[in-house]
Order: sequence, then structure tokens, then C-alpha cells
Amino acid sequence: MLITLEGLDGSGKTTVWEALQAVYPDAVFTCEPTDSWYGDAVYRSMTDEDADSLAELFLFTADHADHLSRVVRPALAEGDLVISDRYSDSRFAYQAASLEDSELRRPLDYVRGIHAAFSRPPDATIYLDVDPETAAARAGATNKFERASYLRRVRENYERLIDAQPHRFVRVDATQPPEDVVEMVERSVERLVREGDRT
Ligand SMILES: Nc1ncnc2c1ncn2[C@@H]1O[C@H](COP(=O)(O)OP(=O)(O)O)[C@@H](O)[C@H]1O
Ligand SMILES: Cc1cn([C@H]2C[C@H](O)[C@@H](COP(=O)(O)OP(=O)(O)O)O2)c(=O)[nH]c1=O
Repeated sequence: MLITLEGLDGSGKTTVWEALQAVYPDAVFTCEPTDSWYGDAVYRSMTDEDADSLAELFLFTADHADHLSRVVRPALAEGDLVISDRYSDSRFAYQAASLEDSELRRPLDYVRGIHAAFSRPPDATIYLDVDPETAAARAGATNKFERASYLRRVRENYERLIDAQPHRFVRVDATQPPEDVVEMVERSVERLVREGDRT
């Protein structure tokens, strides 16, 4: 079963991802961008204010393809629970926002279309919901994506994704104190795993 954690920068994904490791010691915990050389290329692009948005989409997507073949698919084939801190929805939400002013007419559809041919959709996604101002303040504006004005558009895209597939997402109010957020996520994951075991 593949469960992903999504949300704006600073929404608390890494905090809950770390807490879940104590609860599911046998699960495979992974993340995007990855620590491969593809991930290094992504980080290099992220620090370039003038990076071409389409080129950046393909770097993130290359990292995803490598992540899938090297980590995610083999773990799922073994029957492991896989929990990923960011996954394909991050591309749909962030790169579609970056490409809003490009020549692409429907960036969100375009980015989803690229993935449709090869990706493996998550079974469930925990969405840590936080307003862009709180997200930007918590994240500390360490890269070009962590600005409230940009994160507002990213959040709108996440809402579109949730509207399109409401059953896949579990929305958690991430403005609550960390221990409450962790508890809500742990309860949701426990339920998802239980339901997954029954099917
Ligand atoms: N629920 C929360 N309330 C307040 N601060 C939080 C909460 N969750 C995380 N933080 C803090 O916000 C910052 C970003 O958290 P992190 O888990 O790294 O988020 P993300 O991985 O989504 O960027 C960290 O300093 C963390 O301690
Ligand atoms: C995986 C992914 C991340 N990102 C962005 C979101 C983050 O600003 C940045 C790094 O991701 P990450 O290290 O998860 O940052 P954070 O912990 O602050 O959420 O990369 C994309 O724009 N597209 C993607 O597909």
C-alpha cells in the first residue's frame, strides 16, 4: 500500500513522517525530491531563480521516475507499506502553479497527463492543510517556492486535486499543535492500513 503525505512547505509533513517511523518500523519511508543525483539536480534548479519552469518540471519528473523504479515499485512488489513525504501531487500542485503563465493552456492537466503514462498513483494521501502565510512563515523562505503568494496558487491546485478525487485524500488541519496533528495522522494511517488489509 502506498500512502503519501502532501501539503505546502512548512505544513508539517516531515514532522509526521518522522513520527510515523516509530509506529511502522517495518514500512518503507521515502521522500521526493530524493537523495539520488536526480534529486541533486532538482535542488540545484530550486536555487536558480531563473530556472525554466518546464525544464524544472522534467527534472522533478525524472527524479520521480527513478524513485518509482528504484524504491517504490520494488517495495510494493514485496507487499511493504510505503509512506512517501511528497509524491506526484507535489508536481501537480507546484509545477502547475509555476507554469500558470506559460504557453500551456491547462498546466494542471498537462502535468497530470505526463504522469498518467508511467506513474503509480497513491492508494491514499494525507493532506496537511495550512494557510499559505503560516506555511511560508514556518518554512522560513529558504527556497523560491516558499513565498505566500506562490503557495496560495499551489494550495488552489491541491484543492482542485482533492475535488477531483475526494476519496483518495484525508484532510488534516495542520494549524493545530504538532502533537495533535501527529495524532490525527496516526489515526488516519491506522484506519487506511486496516481498510487496506481487508481488501
Ligand atoms: N503543527 C505545527 N505547529 C507549529 N509548528 C509546526 C507544526 N508542525 C511542524 N512545525 C514546525 O514547522 C517547521 C516545518 O515543519 P516540517 O515538518 O519540516 O514541515 P514540512 O516538511 O511540511 O516542510 C518546523 O520548524 C517544525 O518544527
Ligand atoms: C517533490 C516536489 C517538491 N517541490 C518543492 C516543494 C518544496 O518547496 C521543495 C522541497 O521539497 P521538500 O524538501 O519536501 O520541502 P518542505 O519540507 O519544505 O516541504 O520542492 C516541487 O515544487 N515539486 C515537486 O514535485
